[in-house]
Amino acid sequence: MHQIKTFNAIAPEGMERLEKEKYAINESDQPEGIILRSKKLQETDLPDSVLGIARAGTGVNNIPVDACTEKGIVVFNTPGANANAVKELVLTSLLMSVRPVVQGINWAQELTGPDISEQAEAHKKQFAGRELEGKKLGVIGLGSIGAMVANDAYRLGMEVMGYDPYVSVDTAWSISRRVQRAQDISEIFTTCDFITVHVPLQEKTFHLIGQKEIAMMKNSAHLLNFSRSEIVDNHAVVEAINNNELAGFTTDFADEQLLHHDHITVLPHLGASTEEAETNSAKMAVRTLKRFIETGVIKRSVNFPAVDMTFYSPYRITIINRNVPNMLGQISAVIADSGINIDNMINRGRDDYAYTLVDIDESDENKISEVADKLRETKDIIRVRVIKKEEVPY
Ligand SMILES: NC(=O)c1ccc[n+]([C@@H]2O[C@H](COP(=O)([O-])OP(=O)(O)OC[C@H]3O[C@@H](n4cnc5c(N)ncnc54)[C@H](O)[C@@H]3O)[C@@H](O)[C@H]2O)c1
Ligand SMILES: O=C(O)CC[C@@H](O)C(=O)O
Repeated sequence: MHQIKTFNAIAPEGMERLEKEKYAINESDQPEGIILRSKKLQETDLPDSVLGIARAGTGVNNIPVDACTEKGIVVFNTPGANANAVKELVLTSLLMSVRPVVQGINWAQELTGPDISEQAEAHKKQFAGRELEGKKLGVIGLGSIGAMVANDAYRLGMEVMGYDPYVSVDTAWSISRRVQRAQDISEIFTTCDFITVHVPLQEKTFHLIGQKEIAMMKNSAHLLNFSRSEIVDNHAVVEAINNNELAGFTTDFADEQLLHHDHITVLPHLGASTEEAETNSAKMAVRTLKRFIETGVIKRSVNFPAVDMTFYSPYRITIINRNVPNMLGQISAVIADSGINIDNMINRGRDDYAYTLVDIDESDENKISEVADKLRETKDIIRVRVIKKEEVPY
């Protein structure tokens, strides 16, 4: 029985893919797999039993990824699974930043008397807004979300400029050629009417938008943050808005200093909170973790290379090791010295670590267990796992 621990509510459409005969959910403190959303995982949540962690979502800043890598724990995410949900909320927020719709709705609810319709017509002027068409949107980070926002904002009639020095080839192909590319991030700050940020939280993106960047923006600009709170310096935003140096701010991340301010809209991390996004993310997270547990195949990991090989042999050995010379030679030698024949083998490195799958033509479990122990004793090998091929291939 494979033990899985979940943190946060994971959509049932995903969890039900873990067959009851094979998977026990939240029944052990020694799980092989963890599935979570925004729970901030501590190193103490990671007993030695944990092989893989699947984040049903994109950002992995709530997971101690470096510590996981050191321990040989593979961390997965679900790129793109919730991108459409975030895009729709960003577009909603853009529209709400120019049209005081919520204020109008709330005002209308308070109307009383026999002439409600006349009162509405007489006072609606106070809720007049502006249009997005023809205004310029800057999109920082052209990944799954940023690319969709850029394309759809262009379709709404906006002029769009994007900035992403690391844009992937796949995403670059999906972006309309009408989206202008900024060579320098300052082009976005100095020329755009609306600026939306869609980058991961990392050391180098902490306060990517701070006092200096806000000072470059038009006084009439509106800033949106649906990435992570720490990417924008909220204190600098409040100061700028109070000094009429920035017109407005919409954020998906609650922070006390942002509350009760006429020009600041705070949402309670709703970007990915649609039925569709939660289902897509849960299904993708479960599929990825299940495949890894049952076959050792790695897809969509943020800390280990993608490694795939069809599982034909009776047993598979998976090895996580430091990416140093002659590891493959040592692994092959340990297996050959035990008199085990290798059917198939694949190895991929990523930065300081590498991952190897070795399919063996052997069914003697004692012999396999001995060779796995010898591999574990080998310098620079971090983790060794033996997987028996299931009757029905994955
Ligand atoms: N509000 C929510 O509910 C919600 C939901 C999903 C994702 N997110 C956040 O949004 C982020 C982006 O999500 P995504 O699915 O588009 O991820 P993604 O990985 O597809 O795209 C991120 C993009 O940012 C770019 N990038 C990285 N550093 C950059 C920098 N310094 N300047 C410009 N571009 C940079 C990368 O090249 C990549 O193209 C996530 O990391 C997560 O933190 C929030
Ligand atoms: O699980 C959520 O609701 C948010 C997920 C989102 O922040 C992400 O990074 O994908």
